[in-house]
Amino acid sequence: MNVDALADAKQVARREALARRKAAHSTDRGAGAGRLSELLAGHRGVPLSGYMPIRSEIDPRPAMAEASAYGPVAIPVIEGPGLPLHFALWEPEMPLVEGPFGACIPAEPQYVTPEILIVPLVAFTRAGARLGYGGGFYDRTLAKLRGEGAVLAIGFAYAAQEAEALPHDPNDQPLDLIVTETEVISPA
Ligand SMILES: Nc1nc2c(c(=O)[nH]1)N(C=O)[C@@H](CNc1ccc(C(=O)N[C@@H](CCC(=O)O)C(=O)O)cc1)CN2
Ligand SMILES: Nc1ncnc2c1ncn2[C@@H]1O[C@H](COP(=O)(O)OP(=O)(O)OP(=O)(O)O)[C@@H](O)[C@H]1O
Repeated sequence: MNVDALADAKQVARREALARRKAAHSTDRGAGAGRLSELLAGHRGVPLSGYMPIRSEIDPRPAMAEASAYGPVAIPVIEGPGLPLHFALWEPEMPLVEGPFGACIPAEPQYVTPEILIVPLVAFTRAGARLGYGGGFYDRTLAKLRGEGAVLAIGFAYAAQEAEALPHDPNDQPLDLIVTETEVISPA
């Protein structure tokens, strides 16, 4: 597939998955964060990044709050287009300001390097493929962190965001695990 056709295929997959995510969000009872907490309990004290949910993203904050009692928890900060994300320490109830694209960031960021990343997404496959909003931010960030040491990338999503297959390119970074409100998926 050429570059334009690939970008178009990603846009179509995004649009379809976002419609399913919105429907799942409207009936969400919070079961996903409980499952995420159980998984994270096996990694206590390891520096972790979560995210501040935007739009209809599944909310990881209850699991982040629990993890913050045992070790550092951070949230992503965009440094600029084409750059990897940085991660700033987060605690429940801390003062936040609105960052680029509407995701909140700490008012006074203190940067850390996470070893476990809870990764927001638009669509995923059981094989560990991920589609985001199209900025390439997590792809660049995971490529950099994986070049520096061991990282665990945990996709967090509604089960309805699963796709049979997704258009992919060489820059796409795979997920090591996927947690949904119904299961934990370990890509083969
Ligand atoms: N909660 C949350 N925080 C996050 C992310 C995320 O996906 N979720 N990010 C993960 O990277 C970064 C924000 N990245 C984003 C990049 C693009 C768009 C966005 O809205 N893009 C446009 C169109 C993009 C395109 O050209 O296709 C859009 O969707 O309308 C949103 C967030 C950092 N923080
Ligand atoms: N490691 C990288 N180096 C350079 N460019 C990259 C890298 N990773 C991704 N890109 C570029 O970023 C752009 C967006 O990528 P893609 O559509 O896969 O983003 P996404 O995974 O949906 O978004 P995000 O990771 O921000 O949630 C593409 O043009 C892609 O080639």
